[in-house]
Amino acid sequence: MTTSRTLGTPLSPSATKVMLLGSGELGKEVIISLQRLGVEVIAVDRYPNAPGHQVAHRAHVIDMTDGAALAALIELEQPDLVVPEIEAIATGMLAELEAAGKITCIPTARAALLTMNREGIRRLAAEELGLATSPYHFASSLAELEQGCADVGFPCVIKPVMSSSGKGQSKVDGPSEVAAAWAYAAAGSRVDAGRVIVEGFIDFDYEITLLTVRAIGAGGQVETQFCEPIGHLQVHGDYVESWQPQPMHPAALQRARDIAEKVTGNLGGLGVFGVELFVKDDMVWFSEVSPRPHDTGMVTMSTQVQSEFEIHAKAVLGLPITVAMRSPGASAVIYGQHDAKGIAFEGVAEALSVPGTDIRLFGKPESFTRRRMGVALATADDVDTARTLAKAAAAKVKPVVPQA
Ligand SMILES: Nc1ncnc2c1ncn2[C@@H]1O[C@H](COP(=O)(O)OP(=O)(O)OP(=O)(O)O)[C@@H](O)[C@H]1O
Ligand SMILES: NCC(=O)N[C@@H]1O[C@H](COP(=O)([O-])[O-])[C@@H](O)[C@H]1O
Ligand SMILES: [Mg+2]
Repeated sequence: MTTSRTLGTPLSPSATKVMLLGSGELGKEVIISLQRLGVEVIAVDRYPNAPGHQVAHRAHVIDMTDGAALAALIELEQPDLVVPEIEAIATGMLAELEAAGKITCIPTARAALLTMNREGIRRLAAEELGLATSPYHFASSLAELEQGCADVGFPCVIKPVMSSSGKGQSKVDGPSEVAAAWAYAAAGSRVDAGRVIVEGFIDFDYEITLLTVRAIGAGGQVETQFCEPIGHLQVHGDYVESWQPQPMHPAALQRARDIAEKVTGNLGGLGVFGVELFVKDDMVWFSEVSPRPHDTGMVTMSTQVQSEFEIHAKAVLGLPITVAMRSPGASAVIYGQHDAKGIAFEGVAEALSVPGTDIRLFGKPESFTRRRMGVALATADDVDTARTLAKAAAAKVKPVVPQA
């Protein structure tokens, strides 16, 4: 039914049913967009009351890395589309179910499988598609890692093969730091695969996410469209600020689009992809790709006519989309700042008094010091002003622990 344009009535036999695997802040917004089209949404995550659970028709809590549990839930719910929202899922089971004709996975089960593990997507990009990437090695022991670091040279970046948002990632400046990075990667992996990647450090001028959309066009065929590039700033491998559009040398922009088209064309299917690229002058390196909306793309909630979430929802249903911009803008992350359940947010009115801003609070039941709990958005005539406004608004929101 991927390309069907017929939508049903939720909670009735005609319902168009979509299951989100992962229901964090990104899934929550996709769900809201699906809800607006009268789609019946089933939200799944590893813990209760995840952001997307709170806006779906039904919520389930399972270990999504458990293939049998995942298959049983899919059998129970019979979704028309299965939409992975995080990396840590039993993607091998999704591939089996897709091969058996039992599910349609977004964009494809192969895309989810390859991008779940850095080894899959990196070998595809560098070794099969011939794209420029940082030099890299994979290692399954400290000794292999030490050899890999020596090969790619220092500084280098060490990451678990299965992780996201910078978890378990460290920059290493010399051989004496490698053992600590190995231990940190083992502790920070979302799924401990006991394997890491070491990448040579790319001294880029700036980095972008190129949101790339595969959607059915007017002629009934899949067409690839590119949103304006999103610039972003990362701290400890996690995004803290993003803005759109990022000005680019025309040759670099063309290279970026060529890379994005090659990768997303190979992965196939329908929907939004976040293609992460490093840029220096007119050189462009492929870093990785999310076959789903991207955290840095939250800025599109203020900058684009349709956010990346609305685009994803429409594209996967086989509907036409637009990548048009409305205004330059920026986003700034609001971290939890406390390790506590049920925190509260002061300063929301002050934040919203900053001109041109808006905020999203995700409603995560538990806060951690560096857990992303919300985001401030801003629009302005230029990106620099928008960044200043978004940061000012984010800084006014004060997470607090309510007294019992
Ligand atoms: N080889 C590299 N050279 C320079 N900087 C790097 C390199 N690898 C990663 N980084 C920096 O760390 C950030 C996070 O890396 P990466 O995207 O691989 O991690 P991640 O855990 O998958 O994060 P996310 O899930 O947010 O995409 C990059 O956006 C970049 O700023
Ligand atoms: N870079 C990937 C990314 O931003 N993923 C987003 O973060 C959520 C997990 O947040 P949590 O770790 O706070 O539960 C995921 O569910 C997704 O929405
Ligand atoms: Mg990344």
